[in-house]
Amino acid sequence: MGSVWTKSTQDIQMALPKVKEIVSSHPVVVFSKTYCGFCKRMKQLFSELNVSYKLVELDEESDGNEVQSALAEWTGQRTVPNVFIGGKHIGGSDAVMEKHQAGKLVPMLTEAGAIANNSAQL
Ligand SMILES: N[C@@H](CCC(=O)N[C@@H](CS)C(=O)NCC(=O)O)C(=O)O
Repeated sequence: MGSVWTKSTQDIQMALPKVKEIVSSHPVVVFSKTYCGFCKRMKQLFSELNVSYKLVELDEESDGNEVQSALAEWTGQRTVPNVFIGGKHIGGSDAVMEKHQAGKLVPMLTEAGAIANNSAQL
């Protein structure tokens, strides 16, 4: 029997392909936690922009801790929200808001096929 640490490392290595599969099969993915205020703001923004996105609430997944560690290993970011657009890692709410304020978010979302039309003004 391996140690707790060995098992944990193996679980993270198993979570990584799963995370990559989720990211590559959806135009937009938000890894989130239900109680996280930054995540709530992100979900609210995407809802206002009529974005179709895949939401993964890490605190509701049995392997949420492993997925979070796999994300940290892959992207260097452990915090939520952790946002991907068009398979590309964007970052957390600060990074997304920065893109939005620069007028770059809606075009990115549209190009990724996550917004049906360009009418969103927010
Ligand atoms: N400034 C960060 C804020 C993100 C943040 O601090 N998230 C908290 C939850 S509200 C977090 O992930 N804490 C570590 C954890 O929950 O494991 C961003 O741009 O996304």
